[in-house]
Amino acid sequence: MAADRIDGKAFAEGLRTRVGGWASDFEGAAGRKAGLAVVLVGEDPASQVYVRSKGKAVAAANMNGFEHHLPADTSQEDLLALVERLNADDAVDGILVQLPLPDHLDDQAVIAAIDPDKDVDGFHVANAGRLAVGQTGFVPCTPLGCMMLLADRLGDLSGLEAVVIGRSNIVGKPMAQLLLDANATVTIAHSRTKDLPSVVRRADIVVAAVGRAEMIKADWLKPGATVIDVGINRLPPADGEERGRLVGDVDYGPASEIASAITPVPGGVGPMTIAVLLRNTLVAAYAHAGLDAPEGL
Ligand SMILES: Nc1nc(=O)c2c([nH]1)NC[C@@H]1CN(c3ccc(C(=O)N[C@@H](CCC(=O)O)C(=O)O)cc3)C=[N+]21
Repeated sequence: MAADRIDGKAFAEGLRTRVGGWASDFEGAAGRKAGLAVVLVGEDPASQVYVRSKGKAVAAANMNGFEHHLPADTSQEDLLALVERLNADDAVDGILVQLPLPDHLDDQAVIAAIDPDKDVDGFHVANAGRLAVGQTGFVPCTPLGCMMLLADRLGDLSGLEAVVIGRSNIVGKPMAQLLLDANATVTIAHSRTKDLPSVVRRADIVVAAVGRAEMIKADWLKPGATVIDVGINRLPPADGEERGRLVGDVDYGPASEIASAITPVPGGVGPMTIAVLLRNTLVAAYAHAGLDAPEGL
């Protein structure tokens, strides 16, 4: 039987609408809009498209977006100076520096300069540490979005076997911690894992975050598994195509014959990332203004 398609796009739209309502309440209570600063260095076209779509989402959710577009040859010093200015700016609740940065810039040093209480990406070591020890902090948007989809689909995850494929600081590691906090039994697999198919085959929940197009095959899945596909890979253009198709890390068609539920690409995890970014920004705004965040945000 074909798997249910987990509609991340629809879930994200619902979340964005709820956040937009709370953002209006925030404006009434705080006398200003919540604000997200987005910093983009360089001209990478994909990043530009992505930053523009964030800007639109922010405005649609009744928040302010402050875009800072710096030239590709910006110095580390100038970028750090901008981050310091945004840290000190009371109109700015959240700061996102679009990654990856050009090669001459140090991603880690720039992230370290962001005020952890404005780090709505959840990339600062203070927030990674808070997540690791179970304190309240900002959780990276993509894994938090994946957890929302899993909770919506499965409810209680206690005792379920989860396999996360990929160990990045941005997705794999925080994803594993969130699953552990939800009482799943968690395995983190990666490129050096021995016999990856047999590890994946024990999973009730598979989270694929390796960045390799269609690498995870249908016959690796336990029948009935729930599959969350974080990968966004563009295939080379086929004959007559202008651009290649977007595909995930999971071989979707065949996998959807074995899984009980699976996220598509596009329209799965990607839209959740942006919706959670708005949510994290509003959480930051309430804290910054010294106001209690609404229940459910
Ligand atoms: N500091 C920082 N934080 C980020 O969160 C961050 C970043 N840097 N750098 C780039 C990546 C990429 N990323 C995406 C988010 C949503 C979609 C998304 O909505 N994708 C659509 C498809 C869009 C399309 O058609 O191209 C979907 O999956 O349905 C994609 C990519 C966030 N990133």
